[in-house]
Amino acid sequence: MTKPLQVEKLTRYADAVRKFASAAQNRCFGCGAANEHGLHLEFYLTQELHAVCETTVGDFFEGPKGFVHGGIIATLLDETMSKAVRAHGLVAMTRHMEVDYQRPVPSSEEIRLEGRVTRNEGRKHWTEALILNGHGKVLAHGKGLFIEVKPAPDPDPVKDGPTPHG
Ligand SMILES: CCCCCCCCCCCCCC(=O)SCCNC(=O)CCNC(=O)[C@H](O)C(C)(C)COP(=O)(O)OP(=O)(O)OC[C@H]1O[C@@H](n2cnc3c(N)ncnc32)[C@H](O)[C@@H]1OP(=O)(O)O
Repeated sequence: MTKPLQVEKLTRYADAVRKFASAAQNRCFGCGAANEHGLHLEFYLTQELHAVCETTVGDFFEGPKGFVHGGIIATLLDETMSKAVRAHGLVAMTRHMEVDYQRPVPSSEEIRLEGRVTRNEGRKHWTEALILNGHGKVLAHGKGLFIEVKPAPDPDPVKDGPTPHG
């Protein structure tokens, strides 16, 4: 099991993290500002090239009352792993992913997303992501396999945007 990153509140690490760029017309359900129905996730990149996001998911996306729908939880993990891959200047799509739903994820409360690349082999990039509550407890854990696809964008995820869809 992956341990949470030893990074505290992003605001306390302003010098150590960089924000992913995102174009105004980005309609990605996870990170696009132009998608009025989306999650509007804003990701940061740590010095270790881990993707981190602090967010609150509204009750619009609930499954059980008070808790985030399982499909949205998978989306959060997928998006986080995708950003971790992008942090390495790679453009890749999810080929396989799995989710451990360890505890319910509360809606309308701040949660933290953390993702990292764990292994690379040619076009194949294995990833992990966590969802943590405000006390640092792991609520969900995802693993993914991402496959590089073309066309590749400019390789700087901060300056030139997180993905071609952005
Ligand atoms: C349309 C273009 C859009 C571009 C923009 C993208 C922006 C990104 C946006 C991100 C948004 C957020 C993220 C999203 O939500 S992305 C949206 C969700 N994902 C998709 O829609 C992807 C759909 N799938 C595909 O398009 C293709 O399958 C891709 C392109 C991914 C790969 O098809 P391709 O035909 O090229 O490759 P392959 O199938 O031969 O497999 C490749 C290798 O992988 C190995 N393998 C397979 N499964 C497993 C497994 N379970 N365990 C271990 N290994 C496994 C396999 O043996 C092979 O190995 P090798 O023989 O090479 O050694």
